[in-house]
Parts: sequence; C-alpha cells; structure tokens
Amino acid sequence: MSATVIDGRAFAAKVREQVGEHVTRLKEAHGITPGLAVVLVGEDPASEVYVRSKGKMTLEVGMKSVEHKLSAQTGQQELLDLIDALNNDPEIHGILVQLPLPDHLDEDLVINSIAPAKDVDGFHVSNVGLLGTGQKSMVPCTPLGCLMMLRAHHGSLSGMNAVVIGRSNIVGKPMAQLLLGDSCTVTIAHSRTKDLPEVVRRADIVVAAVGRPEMVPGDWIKPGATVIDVGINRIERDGKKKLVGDADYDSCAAVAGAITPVPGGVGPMTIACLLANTVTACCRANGLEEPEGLTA
Ligand SMILES: NC(=O)C1=CN([C@@H]2O[C@H](COP(=O)(O)OP(=O)(O)OC[C@H]3O[C@@H](n4cnc5c(N)ncnc54)[C@H](OP(=O)(O)O)[C@@H]3O)[C@@H](O)[C@H]2O)C=CC1
Ligand SMILES: Nc1nc(=O)c2c([nH]1)NC[C@@H]1CN(c3ccc(C(=O)N[C@@H](CCC(=O)O)C(=O)O)cc3)C=[N+]21
Repeated sequence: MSATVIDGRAFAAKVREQVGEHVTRLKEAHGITPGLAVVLVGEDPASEVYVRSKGKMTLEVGMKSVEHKLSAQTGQQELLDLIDALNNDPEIHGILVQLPLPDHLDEDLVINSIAPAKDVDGFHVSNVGLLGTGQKSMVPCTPLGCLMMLRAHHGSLSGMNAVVIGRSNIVGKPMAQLLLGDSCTVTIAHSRTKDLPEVVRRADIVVAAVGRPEMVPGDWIKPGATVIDVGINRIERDGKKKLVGDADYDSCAAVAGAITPVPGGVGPMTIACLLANTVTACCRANGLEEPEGLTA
C-alpha cells in the first residue's frame, strides 16, 4: 500500500483563485482593495524568503502588499509605533509581524498590540480566546491550512483520534483547538511526552509540528492514518542542501493512507490562508458578507 499524496501546492492554488475572485468582487462592487502589511525585523534569510513569497502572492491575487523591513536593532517603541500606524491605516486590513523577533523585543507585547480585527495570524490573545471558546475569530494560517486539507480528504473528522506533536502557540495549540472543534479526540504531545511512539500509533490523524528533521518514522504510524507534516527543516545530505519535514517521508508514506510532502504540502497552504484571512478581515471591517469556505 502506498499513501495518497495530498498536494498542498495545487490545493493552495485553488484557495488563492477563490481569494482572487473575492478580491475582484470587493473592488468592482465596493471599490475596496484588501491590504496586507508584513513587518520583518532583522535579516533572517529564511524569513526573507517567506516574506518575499507572501508579497508576491498578495499582489498576484490583486491585493495591496506593504512590506516593512526594520533593522535587527529596532527598539520596542519604534515597532509599537509602526503597529499603531498600521492599526489606524484604513487601507490595511491585515498585519503580520514575522516571528521569531530578536531577543530584545517582547513578542507577546508586540503581538497583542496588533488590532485583533487585523491580526491575520490569529496570535492575539483575543483571537486565541475566541477560537478556544468556539467564537468567530482570526484563525492561525498554518493550522487552518492543515484543517482545510484534512476536511477535503476525509469529509467529516468527527470521532477520529488526532495526535498533534508540538504545543507551540503558533501551530500545535491552535491546531489542537481546530481538531477539537471538528470533534476529533485530540492528544497534544511534546518533548516531555512518555512513549511517544505508542501515543502516535493510536492516531488516525498525526500532525507533526516539532522542527526536528524526519523524527517520525513509518513504524510509529497506524496503517492507513493521515500524516500532516508541518515541519520545515533545512538539512544537508550528500553535500546537497535539502528541505525536509518532521516525518520520515518514505517510511511514513509506505504505511500511511495519506501524507503531505515537504516542500509542497503545508507551507503553500499557510500562505494561501494568510491571503484568505486578509480578505475575511477586509470583509468584516467593511460589514460585508464573508467569503464562504475560507474560514474554519
Ligand atoms: N509549514 C509552515 O507553514 C510552517 C512550518 N513551521 C515549522 O513547523 C515546525 C514547528 O514549528 P513551531 O511550532 O513554531 O516550533 P516550536 O519550536 O515553537 O515548537 C516545537 C514543539 O515541538 C516539541 N518537541 C521538541 N522536541 C520534541 C521531541 N523530541 N518529541 C516531541 N516533541 C518535541 C516542543 O516541545 P516543548 O514544548 O516541550 O519544548 C514544542 O512544543 C518547525 O519546523 C517550523 O519551521 C512553523 C510554522 C509554519
Ligand atoms: N508571524 C508569523 N506567521 C507565520 O505564519 C510564520 C512566521 N511568523 N514565521 C515563520 C513561519 C514559517 N512559515 C512558513 C510559511 C510558508 C512556508 C512555505 O511556503 N514553504 C514552502 C517551501 C519554501 C522554501 O523552499 O523555503 C513549502 O513548504 O513548500 C514555510 C514556512 C510561516 N511562519
């Protein structure tokens, strides 16, 4: 048996197409162009790749894209002032501050200074609380992308055993909330989890969000289970630079029912969901009907 490969790149292209149609409608019917501002502090080469790719795709779907690149030495107040200006800019509907921030900046304070309605990452405590209580919120892009692929593959997720490996605020915890919202029985595993292989073997759905190259081998996977690989790890093998996930792809694909590849799985969906959230935020800000199927 060999797993169905869930093509995140193709799925993301469809989501962007839907986003593009909504952008056109907003422009033609209401004269509104959704705008996304991305703030990058410091010069992390990997972050610059994502920021460039986000900017390019934002323009491709017809939205306005603004990038603010600040030096690594930027002071806290300077960053807060920029966020304040973006919060008050009527042409900006979504604000993303690329994480991680340099150590001298207070990440929680910075994120919580973004207006919740413009928090397209869904990291503000208000959005976290709304999601946790099942209320309308901004949903974090990576978990939202994973959920869309899972729903498309399975239809209903009700009653499935889901194991999320990783408990970060940006991936693991919101992923678990979304799976719970879709009536999965959810286990969150982390670095202190005992007998991780046994825990993972019970899962119908495994979401790996750890940041350890190929740490999940195929013999942890229940035959037929779905593996969603969030990990983005840059490694060097046989003298070549390579991008690998947190799952050992070949051995997992041999037993899984379905699997997302790296690259070409969760990553492209993250960016597509960022664009979707920006359109959603723009519609909400203007009291207009929200796009269907682009939120959780
Ligand atoms: N594709 C995409 O769009 C995105 C990909 N990523 C990638 O996903 C991965 C995870 O990101 P992020 O959540 O931010 O990472 P964090 O480093 O914030 O969290 C990693 C989590 O993994 C857990 N962990 C570490 N080692 C082990 C272990 N040996 N066994 C079990 N659990 C372990 C940690 O546990 P503990 O809490 O106990 O320390 C922690 O909860 C990274 O590779 C990142 O690059 C991230 C965002 C978007
Ligand atoms: N505030 C904030 N929000 C984020 O959503 C956020 C962040 N900070 N910091 C960093 C992580 C990481 N992340 C990725 C997005 C897209 C790809 C992606 O498109 N990856 C491609 C490959 C890209 C490549 O080749 O490097 C793929 O998987 O196919 C990966 C990783 C968003 N993050």
